[in-house]
Amino acid sequence: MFRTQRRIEFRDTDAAGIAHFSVFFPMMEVAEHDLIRSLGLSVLSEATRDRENRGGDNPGPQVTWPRVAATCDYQSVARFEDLLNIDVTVLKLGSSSVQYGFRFTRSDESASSRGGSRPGPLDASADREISVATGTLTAVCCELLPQGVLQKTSIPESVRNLLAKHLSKQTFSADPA
Ligand SMILES: CC(C)(COP(=O)(O)OP(=O)(O)OC[C@H]1O[C@@H](n2cnc3c(N)ncnc32)[C@H](O)[C@@H]1OP(=O)(O)O)[C@@H](O)C(=O)NCCC(=O)NCCSC(=O)c1cc(O)c2ccccc2c1O
Repeated sequence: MFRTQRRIEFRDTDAAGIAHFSVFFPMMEVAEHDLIRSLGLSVLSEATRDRENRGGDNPGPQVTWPRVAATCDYQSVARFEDLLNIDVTVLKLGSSSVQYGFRFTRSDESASSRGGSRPGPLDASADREISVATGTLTAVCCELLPQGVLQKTSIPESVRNLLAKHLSKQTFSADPA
């Protein structure tokens, strides 16, 4: 299981003072990018970056990963300054597609930083994690053809093998675990 963290910023909150539902999508995207970098891969393939930097003179295949589906279910609120844990797994590795699963949690400690007393070292609640949201993103491995046309292609074997390390059967449903 890969874990990264994001803090809820002031701009992420709505008039009710809670994190807006939409902010979970960019957080999932960034968490996925963190996972990809942790595997030693680039979020944007070298060939794609070269083409953008050098005006299209790179002959290699331009591989990119557009998203075809995104879901999120919300179990409890997150507020300004809450530090969220984001667990990322690979739920499904298809021929061209990869579905990532995300679980957002916060600890009771983040709640105490809003004014309550900090939990002591023997306080069991310090380790307790509260489920905030669960979600999925599905990306498809594509070649970027001239004029920006996307054409699905098989996930390269080297990438598949790295992503397979994070395959998990864990379900990411709306039901609190
Ligand atoms: C991407 C497409 C060109 C694919 O079209 P095609 O017709 O070839 O697709 P298929 O129907 O055959 O499906 C291929 C593959 O995907 C699975 N799949 C399709 N739809 C879904 C779905 N709704 N839910 C789950 N899975 C789905 C299907 O089962 C197949 O799986 P296999 O494994 O069996 O092959 C075409 O769909 C297209 O052009 N879509 C629009 C894409 C788009 O504009 N997306 C939004 C912007 S992309 C983006 O935001 C983005 C974000 C990033 O963070 C990136 C990071 C790095 C690189 C790129 C990024 C990026 O583009």
